[in-house]
Amino acid sequence: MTKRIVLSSDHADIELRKSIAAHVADRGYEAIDIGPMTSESTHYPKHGREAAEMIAKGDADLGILICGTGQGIMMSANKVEGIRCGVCSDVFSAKMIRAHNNAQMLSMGARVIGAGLAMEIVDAFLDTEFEGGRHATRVDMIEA
Ligand SMILES: O=C(CO)[C@H](O)[C@H](O)COP(=O)(O)O
Repeated sequence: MTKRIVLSSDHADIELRKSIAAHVADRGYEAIDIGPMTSESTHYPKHGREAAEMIAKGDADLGILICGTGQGIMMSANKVEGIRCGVCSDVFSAKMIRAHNNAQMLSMGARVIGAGLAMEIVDAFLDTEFEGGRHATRVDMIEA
């Protein structure tokens, strides 16, 4: 089945989010871009929660979030039960949040990294599978 990727952001860079959504769709995923669609100032907790809840409800498989630093929207997503979201500014961390932490969500800071690196980080996140084993024990501990 085609993996569904939910994308959301605040006003920090909606164009980056739209570019990532197009990139994800080009790669054959179903991109579910839940906005916002204008650059009017908004509140990242709402957008992080909305995207995370879609995953928690089974309406999306993975998620990508953008705010200025990636931090606030990540914190908001992680308040939703069962959601594991990490902020990444490098490719290695993007691989590891999938391989070791089984994160369903990636967050990035549009005021921290450029669009080129953001796309590489997205690819690393999407291309890496959870390794399970000892890491599953630890992820279970987070959930407990
Ligand atoms: O990075 C963020 C949260 O972690 C926000 O994007 C940032 O705080 C928004 O700031 P402003 O309202 O000044 O554009």
